[in-house]
Amino acid sequence: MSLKQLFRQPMLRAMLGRQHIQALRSMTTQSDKVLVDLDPKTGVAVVQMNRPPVNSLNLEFLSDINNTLDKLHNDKSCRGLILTSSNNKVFCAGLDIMEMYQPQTDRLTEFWKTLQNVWMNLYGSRLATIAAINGHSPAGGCLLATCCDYRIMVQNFTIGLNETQLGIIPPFWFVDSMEGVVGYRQTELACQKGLMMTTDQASKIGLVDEVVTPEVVLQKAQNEMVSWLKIPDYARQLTKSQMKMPNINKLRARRDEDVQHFVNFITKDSVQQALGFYIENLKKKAKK
Ligand SMILES: CCCCC/C=C\C/C=C\C=C\CC(=O)SCCNC(=O)CCNC(=O)[C@H](O)C(C)(C)COP(=O)(O)OP(=O)(O)OC[C@H]1O[C@@H](n2cnc3c(N)ncnc32)[C@H](O)[C@@H]1OP(=O)(O)O
Repeated sequence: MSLKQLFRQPMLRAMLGRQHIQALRSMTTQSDKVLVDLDPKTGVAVVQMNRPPVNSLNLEFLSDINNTLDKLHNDKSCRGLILTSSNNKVFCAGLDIMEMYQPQTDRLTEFWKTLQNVWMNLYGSRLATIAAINGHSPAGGCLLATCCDYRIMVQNFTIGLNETQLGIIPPFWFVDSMEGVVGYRQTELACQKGLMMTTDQASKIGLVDEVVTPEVVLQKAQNEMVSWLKIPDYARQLTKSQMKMPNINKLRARRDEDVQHFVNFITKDSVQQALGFYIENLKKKAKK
């Protein structure tokens, strides 16, 4: 859907109002892939991922997400962030597989470093963060969701760290993010088996906090945010940072090693072959 079409959507207009559409327009001049609407009254920013067709995370999109997070973090009026998608079937399809297939090493390195930055920025955000998961959320999509403080997901979609199904290994910080939400045993099951869970299954293990219908997902996220923002920022932020800093410091200490592992792993012939098959199947499935 084009931006013009998006702005014309009656539901979006009703939800945001004229003033917000204006704000959204001015910020989209910087990136039409990440749409931001910061409500000056509440301090809540709704951030919509908008990279058709499926919000897969390539280098440029990740940079845009990172820049958006930086801007919101530097804006003192901003206290909360709701992360969602402009596609009402796919929250985020995870990493753009094309970044990892037959890659140039320099770009692959930059890609991974940028993903690390997005993770640290969102996972450690000073803002109260809520993922309004309005579509499928595999792998890197699930990672973004687990970076947030709270998850509300629309029924009948799927979510999970499915890397092993692609013949790749979820990096330790993906696993740490998941473990922080659902605990060791459920993470072990989910990650080793590369489980893609339905919304209901994810809710049973605590991977999502609320299951809702598509029409109410954003309103539910706004309502939930109100309760988070009743807590004094400094108390909430310090509590959050106390819990999240050990994982962030773990990645900081091993950043270069992690990039090296990723590049070495992805460029292996066997992994390239597995990715090639996976892409072929995706394309076949998309054509059906
Ligand atoms: C020891 C050291 C170890 C170090 C670490 C090593 C390795 C770690 C490495 C990597 C970690 C990776 C994490 C990831 O995120 S990998 C990506 C995983 N994502 C997926 O598997 C999702 C695949 N997609 C889907 O399942 C469906 O597309 C989806 C359910 C999301 C949506 O379905 P829908 O029916 O709406 O859309 P489609 O018709 O399937 O797709 C449309 C279009 O988009 C293309 N596409 C889909 N997903 C991706 C993607 N992730 N990247 C790039 N392109 C994607 C799809 O091929 C179609 O394209 P086209 O045929 O229309 O051109």
